[in-house]
Amino acid sequence: MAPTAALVEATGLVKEFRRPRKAPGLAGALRHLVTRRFDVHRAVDGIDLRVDEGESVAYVGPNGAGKSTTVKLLTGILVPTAGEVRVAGVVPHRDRVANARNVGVVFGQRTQLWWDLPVQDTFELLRDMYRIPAADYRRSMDRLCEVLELGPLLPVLARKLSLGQRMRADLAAALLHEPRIVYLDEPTIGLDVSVKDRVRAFLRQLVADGTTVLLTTHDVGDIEEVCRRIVVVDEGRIRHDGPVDVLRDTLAGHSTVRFQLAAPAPLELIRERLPDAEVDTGAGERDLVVRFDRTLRPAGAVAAAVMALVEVRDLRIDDEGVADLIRRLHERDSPAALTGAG
Ligand SMILES: Nc1ncnc2c1ncn2[C@@H]1O[C@H](COP(=O)(O)OP(=O)(O)OP(=O)(O)O)[C@@H](O)[C@H]1O
Repeated sequence: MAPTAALVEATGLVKEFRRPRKAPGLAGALRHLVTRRFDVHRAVDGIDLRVDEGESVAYVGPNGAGKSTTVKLLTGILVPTAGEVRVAGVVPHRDRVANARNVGVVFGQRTQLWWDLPVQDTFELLRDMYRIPAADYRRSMDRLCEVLELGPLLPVLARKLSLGQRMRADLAAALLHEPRIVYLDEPTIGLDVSVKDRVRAFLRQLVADGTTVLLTTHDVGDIEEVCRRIVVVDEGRIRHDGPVDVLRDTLAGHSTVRFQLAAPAPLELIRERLPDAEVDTGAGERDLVVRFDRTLRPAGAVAAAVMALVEVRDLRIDDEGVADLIRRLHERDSPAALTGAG
């Protein structure tokens, strides 16, 4: 097999921010004006990351873990404090223009569309900015319009678009210049289920067509459906790096049903009925928590099994999110396995 080319290569990447240290109140603010003191915060703390051409990588972690900072280092918006980074052979912060040709960026909570212009005008501005030749622009537009069904959106002012329409237009804006790698930050946040499905299907196709994807998300469904590899970052360090498939079997795809019962939970009977589920009491003996693999049985079957044994007053179904996934990885991985990628 031909060796795959590294598209992203980061070694020992560090980014520190200086944060002003101020005592509270006016006196503190005044003192800070005279004697400025700062704390140094390491947002990225020695990251080694290699992403090969064509990979689809979920880059996940709790809030403040350093995900956006890493992406900003990869786009060249930030200069690393230490370490090295290359994207498609380019050092991003040294040559942001060359780097921009290779990368596309989509932020679910922000837009790169010109707010007061029709969508079409944003695309033409981007065409000129990236100097996309006319024939390439037409080909790219035709493809994106077809798969993202953009035709009816082209004459619409960006600010008039719904969230789902805006996301489709933003995806097109990031991909018009056919970048080799695209960074997506929460691309499905706030979208309703059917639009989410469309966006995920589009991203899967993008990966199938050879574009490399680095996806930041808090939605396990995005990871399961789009990515083949998951990198978990916490406190600026990589805590886990491996195939999504392995997690799918062992960790993800679980739901929890929380019941409020009319009587104490008959735990043994419920465990007999649901042998592959984790069954336990919650805060009190009339609270029951059943965690199960939703690929094995739907939540309705779990609820029915419990209702057949005990009177149920109330129930709530929670699908697990990335936060649960990370917590379980922490629990599962030994301290030795937490020292680096692998
Ligand atoms: N410009 C900045 N100046 C000072 N501190 C910063 C700056 N940017 C980020 N930080 C800090 O660095 C840490 C990592 O932030 P970052 O935005 O990379 O996290 P994140 O993993 O993307 O989080 P989220 O999921 O909330 O977006 C946080 O503690 C944040 O407060």
